[in-house]
Amino acid sequence: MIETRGLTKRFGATLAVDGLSVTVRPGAITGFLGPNGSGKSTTMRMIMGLDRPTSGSASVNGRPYEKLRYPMREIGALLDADAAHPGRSAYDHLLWLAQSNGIGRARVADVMDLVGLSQVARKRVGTFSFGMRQRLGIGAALLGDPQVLVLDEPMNGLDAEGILWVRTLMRSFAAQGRAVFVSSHLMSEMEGTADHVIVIGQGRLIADEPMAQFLAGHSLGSVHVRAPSATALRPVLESAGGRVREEPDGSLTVLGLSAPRVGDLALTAGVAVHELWMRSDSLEAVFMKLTQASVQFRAGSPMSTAGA
Ligand SMILES: Nc1ncnc2c1ncn2[C@@H]1O[C@H](COP(=O)(O)OP(=O)(O)OP(=O)(O)O)[C@@H](O)[C@H]1O
Repeated sequence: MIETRGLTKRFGATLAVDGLSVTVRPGAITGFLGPNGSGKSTTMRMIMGLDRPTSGSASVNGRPYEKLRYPMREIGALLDADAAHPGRSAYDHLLWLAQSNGIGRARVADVMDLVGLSQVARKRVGTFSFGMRQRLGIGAALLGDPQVLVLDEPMNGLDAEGILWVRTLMRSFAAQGRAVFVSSHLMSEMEGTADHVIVIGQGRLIADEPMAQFLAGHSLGSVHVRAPSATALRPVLESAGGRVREEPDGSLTVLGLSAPRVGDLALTAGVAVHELWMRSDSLEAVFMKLTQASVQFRAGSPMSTAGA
């Protein structure tokens, strides 16, 4: 379990993390989302004792990171894939970390195997691709077989097989009752993987709730309806206050009316309905809506550049 209480970090004039109080619970994957520069990495670094909070605190299993006797046995983290010395072999990198935490050689070999790097264990890290370094970083996080895993953008640089592997790893960790705290900008990945979501913007908490509740609660939602006489149904829905869009496949997307209301209106109008369901917004749509105000770095429109 990770707990932060009023966690705050200031870098000169920049308030990177602003009074963050959250709990990352065991038995779940907690997705940590926020626009670029919103303070996710800084929060994770403070949890791992790598940045000192300006005020507030972070604890791992009830104690600050510095007070953990063998930290890697309690919490493992991937924060920076380039943390390994380029001149060292992958095996030596993990062995060095293992020895600093009283972990035996057998575990190093097991982890090399687990992250799929056994065949290149003796090669220098400097010759690795970004994805291979990312795998090595995840290996380092797993070394101590910890109860808590902190992963900053773990899918970065991984191929399809690697992404599937990380997803499966996180799920099995959570299923074993461990805590997984993972930051990612891959919204569709997080939507399908995270059980809980913590969203920050400019260092401040925006949302902290189960994924399903987050999607349902912040989603405007729309109703999908397919009817053989869509042209007859459309004015009925519009006169009841619905905003209706006809899709290229002939189905209708309705905003402003619930699915039961659409069904009732169709029945009253004597229009047959073949498909009817409520569609929640995607995590990406909800995330964009909630974080609009706190986005610091916004790209210009490619159209305006082309047209200039
Ligand atoms: N060592 C540092 N010195 C000065 N400013 C820093 C330092 N580390 C982070 N910052 C600033 O703190 C803010 C938060 O940065 P952080 O890297 O935590 O954001 P992030 O949410 O992880 O971003 P991204 O999604 O782009 O990785 C940014 O404004 C960043 O420039």
